[in-house]
Amino acid sequence: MNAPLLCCRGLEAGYGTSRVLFGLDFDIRAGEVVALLGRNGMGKSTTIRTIVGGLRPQRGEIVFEGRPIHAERADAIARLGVAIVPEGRQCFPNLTVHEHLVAFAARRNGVAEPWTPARLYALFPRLAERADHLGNQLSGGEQQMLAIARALSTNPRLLILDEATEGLAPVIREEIWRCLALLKAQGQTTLVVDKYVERLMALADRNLILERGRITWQGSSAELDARRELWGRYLGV
Ligand SMILES: Nc1ncnc2c1ncn2[C@@H]1O[C@H](COP(=O)(O)OP(=O)(O)OP(=O)(O)O)[C@@H](O)[C@H]1O
Repeated sequence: MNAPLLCCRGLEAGYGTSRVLFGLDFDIRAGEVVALLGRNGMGKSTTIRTIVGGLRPQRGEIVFEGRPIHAERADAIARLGVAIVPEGRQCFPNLTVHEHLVAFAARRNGVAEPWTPARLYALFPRLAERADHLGNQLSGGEQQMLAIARALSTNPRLLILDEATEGLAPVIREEIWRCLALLKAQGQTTLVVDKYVERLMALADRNLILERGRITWQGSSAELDARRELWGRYLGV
């Protein structure tokens, strides 16, 4: 089997003197969609922040494509091909949709079919209709689509989504799920945090459950579906 794309070993992280992650061990293989689950405050966003270089781990290592990245800065990690769609979208109010899609674009060696604005507009036709609108003229759903499209424009090897469907109308949420399924079919490796467990399970190959900064369970979506007692105990649903 090929080496994992991302490897976390004994990952410990926190804020100041408070520890949040207590030794996480997990891998993400190329082409996999992995869901990170757990109730509020269990450390999902902290895990993501640590992977993308926003928070320096206190212990442990993160290896991306065979290269240790836990001591790298966020911009260096992004250049290696890790893209995040952050909680809260963070679109630029004074850039147009189209400017968002060209300003961050990056070509990567070995990407057979790089994302271009045309391909991104085909994925999100709503963005094509809004190409000349500024970030602050978009609805919440459009901003979320733009945040995903912007991350894709960097042609990431690993795409990370933190609560991408948070606060969106059900019809828009469905559009985001449909797009994530399309990306999966194209082989996009993805790590997803989301509250909609049922929907997430339909997408994910593997699920990790975080409980107070530790992975208490991991398994396939079929296994998680069959273990409903875990839902009440660890997911609060
Ligand atoms: N910037 C910060 N400074 C201090 N403590 C923080 C900070 N961010 C998060 N925490 C704490 O770290 C713990 C884990 O939070 P984290 O946001 O990683 O959880 P989560 O599983 O993503 O939950 P949520 O779904 O609520 O975002 C919580 O106790 C939280 O209060």
